[in-house]
Amino acid sequence: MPRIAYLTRVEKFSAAHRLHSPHLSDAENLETYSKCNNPNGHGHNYRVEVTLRGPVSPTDGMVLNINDLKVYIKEAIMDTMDHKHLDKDVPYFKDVVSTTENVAIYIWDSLKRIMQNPALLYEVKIFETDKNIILYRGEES
Ligand SMILES: Nc1nc2c(c(=O)[nH]1)N=C([C@H](O)[C@H](O)COP(=O)(O)OP(=O)(O)OP(=O)(O)O)CN2
Ligand SMILES: [Zn+2]
Repeated sequence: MPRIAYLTRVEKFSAAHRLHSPHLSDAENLETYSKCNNPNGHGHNYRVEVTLRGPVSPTDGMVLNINDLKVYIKEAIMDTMDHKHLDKDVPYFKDVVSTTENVAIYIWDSLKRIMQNPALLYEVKIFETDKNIILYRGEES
């Protein structure tokens, strides 16, 4: 019986954003997001941890070759978000507020689309700052 292992790859990207919901008035946006609603925006150095869960192949000894995971992360995260303004440069965030929760969901959905075996994806964890951390495992209520 193959053993189950968890494989995590860490990547960092820098991006600007502004918290502003199309579902709220300007006054409600300011009330809700305060300084993070500033029209000039602000930036973060995001740290992302992508974790896969799966059987360790008895043949090659891997859950997935990390070289393949690097390619997925480059395509899903780095090429689309690094050194970008999330709200202006990433079409997904035109109508979706760029909270870290939604950034995690965006990364999750992008990886699921790209990966050859999407069932391996277990968790996306984002450190927006050292103190603000979001974890998404694809769950729906
Ligand atoms: N649930 C969420 N709440 C908030 C988010 C978010 O993504 N999800 N984001 C923000 C702001 O964008 C911003 O990230 C907050 O930054 P800041 O308050 O400066 O960060 P810290 O908490 O690390 O800094 P302190 O100096 O300790 O306040 C707001 N809310
Ligand atoms: Zn922010």
